[in-house]
Amino acid sequence: MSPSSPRSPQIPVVVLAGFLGSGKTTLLNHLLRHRAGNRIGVVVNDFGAIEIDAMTVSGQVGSTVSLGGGCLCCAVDASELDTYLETLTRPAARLDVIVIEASGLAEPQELVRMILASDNPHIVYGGLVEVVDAAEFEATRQRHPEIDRHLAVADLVVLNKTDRAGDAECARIRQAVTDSGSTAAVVPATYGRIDPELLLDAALRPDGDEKARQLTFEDLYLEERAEEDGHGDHLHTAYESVDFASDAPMDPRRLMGFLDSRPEGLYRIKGYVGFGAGDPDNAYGVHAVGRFLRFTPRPWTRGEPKRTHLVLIGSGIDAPALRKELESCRTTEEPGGPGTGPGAPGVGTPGPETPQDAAHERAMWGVLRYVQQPGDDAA
Ligand SMILES: Nc1nc2c(ncn2[C@@H]2O[C@H](COP(=O)(O)OP(=O)(O)OP(=O)(O)O)[C@@H](O)[C@H]2O)c(=O)[nH]1
Repeated sequence: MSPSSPRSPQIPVVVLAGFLGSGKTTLLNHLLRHRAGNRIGVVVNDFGAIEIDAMTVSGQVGSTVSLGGGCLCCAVDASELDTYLETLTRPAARLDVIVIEASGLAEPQELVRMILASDNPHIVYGGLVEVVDAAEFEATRQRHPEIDRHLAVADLVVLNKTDRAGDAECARIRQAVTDSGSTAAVVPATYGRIDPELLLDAALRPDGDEKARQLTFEDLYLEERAEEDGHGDHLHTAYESVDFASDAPMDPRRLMGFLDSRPEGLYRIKGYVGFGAGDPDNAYGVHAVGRFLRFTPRPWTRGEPKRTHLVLIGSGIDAPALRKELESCRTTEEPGGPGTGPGAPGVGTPGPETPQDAAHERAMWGVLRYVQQPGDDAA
């Protein structure tokens, strides 16, 4: 909403969807950083018991809520969502828009349906934004042709990660969007850096000429009837997740061995890693999408437990075996143990001072190869 627009009595609720790792959280964080005075409420729907996305979304205090522990589209009833929407729509929150970040495995139509069916008088459905990973699109579409259906119902398609895809690839995706019957605007982006107005405009699109692009409850009802096996073809039915948490630091070499040999079906890994003496000062955000891997270090905050939290999502994966492998990547080192003194290796810290520090630093080399370069993910 532009600051001059009259305040709507109903708060638009935008659904932000997109396949695993397409860049939804990145886009959301961009939006929150460039909200130009708008107050944005966020509902994060994560897949897996550890609420990694809730940790990575830098929301405004008191206006971010998280629906952890599963896929919202399969919630038996929508009451949990309704409770959150009730909290976010109370007058004191003074929100201009609410964004629901769907889990990467959610069926966006289901979320839209829930919003349309909500009897909260303070909200209005604000549109569906579908984020697409330009680099992984073809591979994703082969595995999940239902992506076309998501594109078909989107109001805005964000063609993200254009830095990793060529012009020809991007043109093919645009064609796929058109072929899906979608008339949605397609906006290319890197790191989700779209003009926030685009999303807020989508939220505020009046129910007039554009009506044809908006899903109506009836459309959804008819579509549901048409789907013979209801929830059966949801993206995540074939997916499993593994939650891993450890207070003991991870051994950098062993963890890299694990990541380098991760099985094909393990499509997504996200979370934070503590490397103990390897880098006592920083938590390493980890993101793997397909074969792509990246670490993003950030300093531990004061009093924050130096825990490793990971969520692994894949299909055809052997969850107990993966957990066991991760367990064997832990060090026996005490948290806050050796190497925590000055001179311990880390990002942007001085070089090693003792042979032990040097050994820790060498152990981190494999990790540092995947550390994001400054500017890669700038706002
Ligand atoms: N190269 C490149 N990487 C990007 C871009 N946008 C996001 N990423 C990276 O892609 C990874 C996944 O991004 P997220 O924003 O966490 O994706 P997501 O859709 O929220 O992921 P899920 O929660 O698993 O569904 C992160 O490492 C991001 O830094 C981009 O435009 N280019």
